[in-house]
Amino acid sequence: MKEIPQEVKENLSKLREQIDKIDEEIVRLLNKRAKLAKEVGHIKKQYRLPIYVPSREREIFERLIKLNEKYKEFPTDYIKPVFREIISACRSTEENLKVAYLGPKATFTHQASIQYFGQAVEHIPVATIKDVFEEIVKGKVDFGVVPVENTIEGVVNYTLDMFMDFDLKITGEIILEISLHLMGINPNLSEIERVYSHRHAFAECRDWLHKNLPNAQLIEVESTAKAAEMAKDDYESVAIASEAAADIYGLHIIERKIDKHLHNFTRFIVIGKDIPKPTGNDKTSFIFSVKNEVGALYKTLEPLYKRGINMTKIESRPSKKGAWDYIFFTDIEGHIENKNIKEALKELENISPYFKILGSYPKAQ
Ligand SMILES: O=C(O)C(=O)C[C@]1(C(=O)O)C=C[C@@H](O)C=C1
Repeated sequence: MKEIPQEVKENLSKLREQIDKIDEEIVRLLNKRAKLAKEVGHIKKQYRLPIYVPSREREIFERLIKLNEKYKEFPTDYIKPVFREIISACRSTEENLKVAYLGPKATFTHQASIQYFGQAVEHIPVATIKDVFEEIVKGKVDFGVVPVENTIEGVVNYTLDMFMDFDLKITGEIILEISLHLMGINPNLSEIERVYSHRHAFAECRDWLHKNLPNAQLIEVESTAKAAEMAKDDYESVAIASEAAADIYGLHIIERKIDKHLHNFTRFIVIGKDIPKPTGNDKTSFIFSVKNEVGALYKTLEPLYKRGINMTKIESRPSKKGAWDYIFFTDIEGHIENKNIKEALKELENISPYFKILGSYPKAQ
């Protein structure tokens, strides 16, 4: 190592002393902030207002990201992650939120839940998508997180179907970039006999596996997290899973990003009981059916077109009420409290034999 001159050493300790002072100041301010949040919490409880207010949180993120642009020393990309945890911790002093997600631990849904609510809520893994809905209905949790579509694999039909049986609302959405890694305790690929993963992950990594592990047995399990768990003590096995799964199960990442698609994103939805307030950048989801006649779909959607409302998704699913009877799952830009959205959906509801609002929520950023 290079010899450090005395004056540089002194300068280094002076800089560290200043950092220490700033850290202490940050802790003092965090405590002041938590105290104020607690007071807000008391008022909200007194007037039965929701503890979690996504529109207020978004407003804070946007204001601070803009403010940070002025200084440019602290990387702007980290303002949101830092403040997400600060707000999450302050929120936890008001109430301990409980969120059920499609488990087990370390699935991409778990990651999505942490990215949305921060660490300071109770993230509870449940076994099925239906369980997520049921836990909310039973009042055991405040919110739920489930996957709804993937840019490569398409829609998670099961999640959409749940909305026909449960009267819950979509209160948020999360878009997560999916990177699949090869992990295990033995980095020597020539000794690997078995690969564990989820069906979708195998489909994504087929080319890489064919080239690099052509003789290994591919074993499908219910989630990538389960795959990591299976490989954790087995010298002849590897798993294809997320970085979070490698961390939790203590696996070494042997090869990064072995999925073939550069843009592999999954959209998750947050489910709850109430529709959050508008943020100015929202989406509304609803389902409807059409009459069995010429131009029915065209006519049903006309109220949106007339008002220049942008439809970002439409997906059909069998209604299960009769053969060839379909329900359309639709997303549009805007919030149900916006006048033109409210009017358009009222008109659409009058035309449709079946209509239901699934929610209005802040668009994923
Ligand atoms: O403003 C509020 O309603 C608060 O409770 C404070 C706070 C925050 O920490 O800034 C915490 C939780 C809410 O979701 C929004 C913001």
